[in-house]
Amino acid sequence: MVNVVHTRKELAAARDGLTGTVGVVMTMGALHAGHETLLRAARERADHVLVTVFVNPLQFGPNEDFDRYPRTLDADLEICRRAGVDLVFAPPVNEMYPQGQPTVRLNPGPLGEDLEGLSRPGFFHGVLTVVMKLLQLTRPDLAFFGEKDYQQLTLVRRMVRDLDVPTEIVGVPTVREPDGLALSSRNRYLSAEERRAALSLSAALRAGVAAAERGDDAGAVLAAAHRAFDPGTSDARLDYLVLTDTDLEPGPVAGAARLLIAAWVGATRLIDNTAIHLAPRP
Ligand SMILES: Nc1ncnc2c1ncn2[C@@H]1O[C@H](COP(=O)(O)OP(=O)(O)OP(=O)(O)O)[C@@H](O)[C@H]1O
Ligand SMILES: CC(C)(CO)[C@@H](O)C(=O)[O-]
Ligand code: BAL
Repeated sequence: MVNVVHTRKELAAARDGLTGTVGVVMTMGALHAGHETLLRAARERADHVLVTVFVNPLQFGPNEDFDRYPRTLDADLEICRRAGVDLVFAPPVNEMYPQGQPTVRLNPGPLGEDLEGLSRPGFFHGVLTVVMKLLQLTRPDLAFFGEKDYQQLTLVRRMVRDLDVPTEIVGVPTVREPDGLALSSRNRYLSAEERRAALSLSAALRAGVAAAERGDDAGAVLAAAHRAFDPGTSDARLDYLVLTDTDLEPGPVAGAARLLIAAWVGATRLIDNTAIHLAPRP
């Protein structure tokens, strides 16, 4: 069985016993093959792999799915054991926030208010605060984050850079189902019909990539993605579909870019994104 600890005291003792480099994979549990890819990447790069499993109340809005978010610790531990994880930290809420919800939170800056932050006010304050706390508690050499949550990855990179955190942030490409759907713990909420509608997100991204490969400009790439998302049959409702530069900065987009989408499928909100390479203008 993998070594699992629930308190910061137990974590400190177990962490002190790890010699060599440590790679951390932070999760909210309900592990799937996307998480397993992060575990493998950590296994390859670090001497020890430490996984955190914590559904962080700070990043959920009052009408979001904190209460019904899937909690499957036994199955998660089995996945960790198979992946050769050395240590799992799965704290209860009062261990992470013994004083209750913290009044001091990290400010993600303007990007934190855009895209995901527009639909989920306070989301990135909650994410960056818990990521920083987990970095302090686990003291990793490397930390692995999925590109599926591209804005989160971008903001974590900025935080580590801006606040001089001595951890290398490693981005891991998105793992998809054979039909294109990005793996996500929230896919478990989808009915069979919603699962079909959810394919609209990756279909939009694929159409954008295909348009860019044909040499279309940014406007035409975005238009192609919109058409593919909404062929008149989908039950998915678009939140945003944007083409930005790879740092998610506003302004004209050229060369390497990122196409990002968020949509509601029934009561479930899903996100996805892809790299886009815009041909140089003639
Ligand atoms: N399909 C995927 N491919 C690569 N990384 C992923 C994938 N899904 C999640 N991750 C990464 O795993 C880490 C933990 O994510 P989390 O536990 O929130 O899972 P999730 O599937 O993204 O859940 P949710 O449905 O809440 O978005 C994050 O760094 C996230 O980007
Ligand atoms: C990084 C994270 C574990 C912080 O709660 C969460 O946002 C996630 O699972 O992507
Ligand atoms: N996967 C990012 C965490 C969240 O949606 O709450």
